[in-house]
Amino acid sequence: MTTTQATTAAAGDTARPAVAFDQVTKHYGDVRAVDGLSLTLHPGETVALLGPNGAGKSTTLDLLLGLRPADTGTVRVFGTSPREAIVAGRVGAMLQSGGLMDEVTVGELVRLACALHPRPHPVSDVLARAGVAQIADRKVDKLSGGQAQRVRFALATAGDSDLIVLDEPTTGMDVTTRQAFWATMREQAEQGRTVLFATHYLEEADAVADRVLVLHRGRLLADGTAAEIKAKAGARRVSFDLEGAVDEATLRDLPFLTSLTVSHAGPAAAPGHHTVRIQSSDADATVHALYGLGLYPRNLEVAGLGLEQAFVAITAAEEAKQK
Ligand SMILES: Nc1ncnc2c1ncn2[C@@H]1O[C@H](COP(=O)(O)OP(=O)(O)OP(=O)(O)O)[C@@H](O)[C@H]1O
Repeated sequence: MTTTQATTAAAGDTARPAVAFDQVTKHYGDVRAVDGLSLTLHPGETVALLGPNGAGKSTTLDLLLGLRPADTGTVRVFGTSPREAIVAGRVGAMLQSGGLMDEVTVGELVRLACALHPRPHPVSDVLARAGVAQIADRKVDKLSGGQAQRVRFALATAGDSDLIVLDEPTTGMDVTTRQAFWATMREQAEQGRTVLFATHYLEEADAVADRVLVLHRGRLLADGTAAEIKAKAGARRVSFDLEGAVDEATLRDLPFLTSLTVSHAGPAAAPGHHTVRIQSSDADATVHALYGLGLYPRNLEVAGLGLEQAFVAITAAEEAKQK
């Protein structure tokens, strides 16, 4: 049984979805935290779950881990219930808070996690991979926030799980730890594991995920590669310099403009030098109109939105629609 599972994990188990949500709804009293959510994650994918505060990310992960029952709809993990998948050791999870026992050392906790996993990794490997070998003798309640996150990561990777679920995993980690963390996660993905992580760090999603899900009020607002999400936002960034008097009201009337900032360059710059940054839903038309005003933009640059700006644009558009 163990051998079969290990072989299946290595082969990626491509026939069956790693995760399948079908019309899942979850309420807390009057609050609809997850609203008819359907999604499928495929084995081997690294997926980022994005969404504003309260969008339902943690609830979605709780449902996926069987920590809360769905009100309606079904959640399947490798074709079984979340509980069965967890009991079989197919899922490793790193949740936002809690989960660490006080009064035990890091080493004891990791040893316990390894002992409980049906397909454990050697304890020393788990400690080393998570960068906590040097603090193995330290009591868990004496850890800094970043160290506690590393220990949670060690617990999530204590065994050979096929799906790793991470809720805001790098919160509290310093830059070096964060980079090491994602390098390790990439290795996990390269070995065929499915990785699902919720984050507010959009640059991480852009750099790490091969698929991005944007949740909003418990619904899936966007689902695609980071490039597709950026394209979906439609808008582009236009920046240029202007010399002389600048009438902001005239610029604000440019067609397809969605945002405008005009900054006056530092004291070293020539008087009357302005840098203009625009977001436009039709950059070609906006730039055409700019020339039509008789203005002469210098250093003109037109670029796509970053994932963060795309995320803000998509969620703001949805908020406006719902008002
Ligand atoms: N235990 C609970 N009891 C009542 N309401 C809850 C509970 N947990 C979450 N909620 C509500 O459900 C909604 C979704 O919350 P959830 O924590 O899933 O969002 P999130 O996207 O993870 O948010 P954040 O980015 O702030 O962590 C929110 O409106 C939240 O207030």
